Amino acid sequence: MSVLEDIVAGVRADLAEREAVLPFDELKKRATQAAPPRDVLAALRESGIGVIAEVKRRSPSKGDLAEIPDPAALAKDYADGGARVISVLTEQRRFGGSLADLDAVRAAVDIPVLRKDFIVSPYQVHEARLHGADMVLLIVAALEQNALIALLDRVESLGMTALVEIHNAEEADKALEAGAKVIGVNARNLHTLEVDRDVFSRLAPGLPMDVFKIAESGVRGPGDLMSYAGHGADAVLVGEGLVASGDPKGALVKLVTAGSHPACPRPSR
Ligand SMILES: O=C(O)c1ccccc1NCC(=O)[C@H](O)[C@H](O)COP(=O)(O)O
Repeated sequence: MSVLEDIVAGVRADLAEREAVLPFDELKKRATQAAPPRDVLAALRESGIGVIAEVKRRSPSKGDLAEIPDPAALAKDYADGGARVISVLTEQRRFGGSLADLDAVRAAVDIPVLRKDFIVSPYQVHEARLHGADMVLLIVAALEQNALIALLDRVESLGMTALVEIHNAEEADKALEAGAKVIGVNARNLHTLEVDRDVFSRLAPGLPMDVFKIAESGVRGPGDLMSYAGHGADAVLVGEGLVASGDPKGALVKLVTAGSHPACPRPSR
């Protein structure tokens, strides 16, 4: 069993427990009462290379990264530091995240919030909406094509934006066939945990100009952001490079400054 398969097995078990407490029909009803989602693409399309800043306590690849006792305070620092979107890992077993983290971040900032989890069920999409998410991650490697299409349609039917994540050319084709408008190219192989920063440069040329391209993982500093931008990234998603830096806001400001610098390559549209 790969790392991703092990994570998804745990997600499904935890999901079943939550659904036993809050049935799907009641969840859907409650989610309709949430404040409407924000326009994520409008936020991401501001000038320069945007930074999506992640709340990430630990991970399968690196173990413990940061305690993050107050995710709201971190989110405020991220927003003040110029993040375009806050990514909140809500998977508990391997990342130490929770829906409570999502609630705290939602209450703390006005910028868009991404629910970063291993979404395999419509239930999780409505959960994201109920807890204030504006964007939801859909990992192609974790989904059969029909499920990807159905979940993408459901995310958009609720007014949210789907971040469809790929790691190879086959998954790029699946994302495009499903109608993805925002594609994240993850440098990290979720089965082996290997990080290859060249994956983005290999896959980006095959993605249409009108697809918003996000480079995910492996951003250690401004140099990596500039490199991703040079290969066509519209934005980057950063976790470890911020939370494990000792100064997440300071590390973010360096990235945001680099992304807005005139010398930073701009995607040609
Ligand atoms: O980060 C991991 O070890 C990991 C393992 C298995 C599945 C997903 C994983 N991470 C989720 C992400 O994709 C990253 O949190 C995100 O792209 C930020 O990456 P980084 O800046 O390298 O922390």
